[in-house]
Amino acid sequence: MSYEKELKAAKKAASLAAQLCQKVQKALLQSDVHSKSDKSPVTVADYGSQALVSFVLGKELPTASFSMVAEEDSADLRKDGGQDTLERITKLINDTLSSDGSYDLSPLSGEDVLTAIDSGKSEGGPNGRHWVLDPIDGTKGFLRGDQYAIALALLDEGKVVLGVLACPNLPLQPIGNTEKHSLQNQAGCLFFAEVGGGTHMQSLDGSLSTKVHVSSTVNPAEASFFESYEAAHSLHDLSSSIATLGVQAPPVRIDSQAKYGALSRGDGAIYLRFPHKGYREKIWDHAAGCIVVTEAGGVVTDAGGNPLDFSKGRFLDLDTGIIVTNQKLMPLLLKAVQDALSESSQATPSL
Ligand SMILES: Nc1ncnc2c1ncn2[C@@H]1O[C@H](COP(=O)(O)O)[C@@H](O)[C@H]1OP(=O)(O)O
Ligand SMILES: [Mg+2]
Ligand SMILES: [Mg+2]
Ligand SMILES: [Mg+2]
Repeated sequence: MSYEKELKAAKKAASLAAQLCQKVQKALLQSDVHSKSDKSPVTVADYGSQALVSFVLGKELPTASFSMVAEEDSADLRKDGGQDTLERITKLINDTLSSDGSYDLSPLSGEDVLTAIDSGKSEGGPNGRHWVLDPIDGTKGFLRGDQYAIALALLDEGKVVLGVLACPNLPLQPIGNTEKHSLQNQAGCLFFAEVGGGTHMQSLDGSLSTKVHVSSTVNPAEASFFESYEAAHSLHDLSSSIATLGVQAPPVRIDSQAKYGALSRGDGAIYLRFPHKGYREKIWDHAAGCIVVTEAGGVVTDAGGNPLDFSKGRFLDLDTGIIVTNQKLMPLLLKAVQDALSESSQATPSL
């Protein structure tokens, strides 16, 4: 089955959301940032991106059975004091839609925006089609002025069949340890993949796309690896223990699913993610990244070596941690990870 229409709509939605987010990142105001009940940050751009993606998918693919599993909801915006923030979000969306000019419509109201945000409340699951959206993945990176991604995927009968990753601050050239890239004047990257069709990358300003492949290195000594910028998101000590494999380069620490994008084009060969105990991974944090890497020839598993299962609802039900690499390095890496995990659980039984 081809998902051509859906892929075209997803690319348009993610690109417009990236325009909205870049506008906010360039002029971020303290009043744009709020704290959610789990203490994580959320900004007008997270909400604006989610509403815009939902709106564009609805316009491009009119269907009676639209379902989306997305990170944000409108509860805080509906509370007392949320009105100013909602007005700011509504203006951002209307400005983005009117400068794009694709749709002939009257401006959206605050109520339209709340409804669009809440169309992401689906529970997903193994049956039917569900869009999966992280409107800003890596909000902490976004706030620092660093990497973030708009991550949109489609599930069909529990499997990820397409994914789009808009990474507005990721240069088209490879990133590594040595150079510190200026984020100014970069168009950013759009990665997209359809099941069986490979992974492509183009500039977010719409250049021709090129097919990308993961690194083919079989030598761990040559393999550089990615991990979270935030130590609170992934155990840095544990990933450093893969040094037993012979990996020599220091880790490249960047925020968000931009790591999956960079890996899909071979910037590095390994991505390791070991959240602290008790953290439950959400499907929107991995669905788009996972197909972008696997269609580029890579492998994504949990620490038990099992593929990620996106059919279980809003959460991923997995065995401690996520490992991403190429097919040849995976057996070695999996063994090194399992050895490191069992050593650290002997040293600190609470891990
Ligand atoms: N305590 C946490 N542990 C692990 N991941 C987290 C935690 N809090 C938020 N996240 C999510 O981890 C992802 C970013 O991780 P990283 O940049 O380290 O790869 C984001 O999806 C972020 O959510 P969000 O989408 O709200 O930014
Ligand atoms: Mg968040
Ligand atoms: Mg996220
Ligand atoms: Mg997010």
